[in-house]
Amino acid sequence: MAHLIQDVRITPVAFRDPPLLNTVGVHEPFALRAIVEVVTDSGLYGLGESYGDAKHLTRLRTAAAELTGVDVWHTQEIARRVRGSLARGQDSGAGGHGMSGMVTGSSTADRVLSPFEVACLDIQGKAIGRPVSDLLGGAVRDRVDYSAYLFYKWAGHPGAEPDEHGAALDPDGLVTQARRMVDEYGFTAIKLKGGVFPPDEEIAAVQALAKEFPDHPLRLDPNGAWSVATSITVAEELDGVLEYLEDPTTGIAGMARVARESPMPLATNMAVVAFEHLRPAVEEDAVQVILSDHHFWGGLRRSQSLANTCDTFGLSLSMHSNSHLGISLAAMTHLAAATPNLTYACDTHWPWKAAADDVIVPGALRFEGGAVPVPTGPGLGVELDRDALARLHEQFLACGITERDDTGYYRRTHPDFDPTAPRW
Ligand SMILES: O=C([O-])[C@@H](O)[C@@H](O)[C@H](O)[C@@H](O)C(=O)[O-]
Ligand SMILES: [Mg+2]
Repeated sequence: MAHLIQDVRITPVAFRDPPLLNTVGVHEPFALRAIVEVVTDSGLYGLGESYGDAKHLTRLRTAAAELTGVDVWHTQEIARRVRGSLARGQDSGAGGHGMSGMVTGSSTADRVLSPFEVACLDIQGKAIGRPVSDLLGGAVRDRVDYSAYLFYKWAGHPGAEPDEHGAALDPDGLVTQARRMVDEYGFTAIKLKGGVFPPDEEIAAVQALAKEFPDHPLRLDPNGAWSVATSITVAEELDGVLEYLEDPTTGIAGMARVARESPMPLATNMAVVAFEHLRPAVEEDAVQVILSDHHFWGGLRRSQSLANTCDTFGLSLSMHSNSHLGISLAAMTHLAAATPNLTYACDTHWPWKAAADDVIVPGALRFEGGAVPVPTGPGLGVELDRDALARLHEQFLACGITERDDTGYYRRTHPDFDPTAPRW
């Protein structure tokens, strides 16, 4: 039976975010997302979640206007219409990628397509009474491991009271943060967002974490903040301590130079972010682990194409995250469950979000032993909480943020801050 798209609603929302530091600045008090609802003539609805930056919202709305009448089973046609909408708008593809000042060359069309594809898969699953993981080939694991994602952070936003997480500006602060996160969620792997302090301080922090958590695989990700020479020095210092080093420097050529000397695998969600980057990365042996992310790789099925390509060329697979809500966590979990070679614990910003700040009906997703059990109900297995959606939309309108701008926010208190890479 056909399920024809009758309506597509796009609702920007904002949720509270702590002052998490990264190499381009600090998170603002609110993170933005776009909630996509696809409604069919058969009375079903499907959900997608994406970036909430103004340019991206415009692209989502332009594409959404072209999807009426398409059968949700025809995701190729949806992809064709999304590409057409961008081409007709003569969109340069610049901006709106929700990653602040991070280098990104991901495909605009894939970023726009992703939430519509996820929403269509949600509807397909609901139509036949099967979980999205079944549409992706079936879950090969019934729970998906995530890592504890540590950030250096201020005690609170400037001018506000300290938040419940407290400050983390040195090794002791990070060990305390990790202990709380591991105790609360049961995580069995730990990632530190670096690129904030000089490399020696971050090496000391990783060593402190290794001492406190000897059985937890560790990762460090400075988002390309280091030169090739600095990257090699850090890699040598952390030999035997890190399971992988993520984006020490920028670009495929730079990563290739580091990879030749690095004792541990290099991972990336910055140098290889679109299909066109795979060939040069493989030819130069620049990276050993790709962090997939369905939000910019074009949805769940294109992420599985990425997984197959990685398998073919002997690359390993992990998963990247930005600040996100429950629809994304559900989609990430179905994808990871149905991707056999996604064997690393996935990233998630989830612990940084207040439990009350979400658009899904509570209870569908939970962490047990650092993992999320894969939802088994039809579709994504999560339902929209319309009151919560309205509340987070009001928050979006009131917060005054329309583009993620970690650098601009940091400069309010540190006017001379220069995030140009390499910083060290
Ligand atoms: O949330 C952040 O500040 C992260 O730095 C994020 O923007 C990155 O995209 C990401 O987590 C990463 O792994 O590079
Ligand atoms: Mg990264």
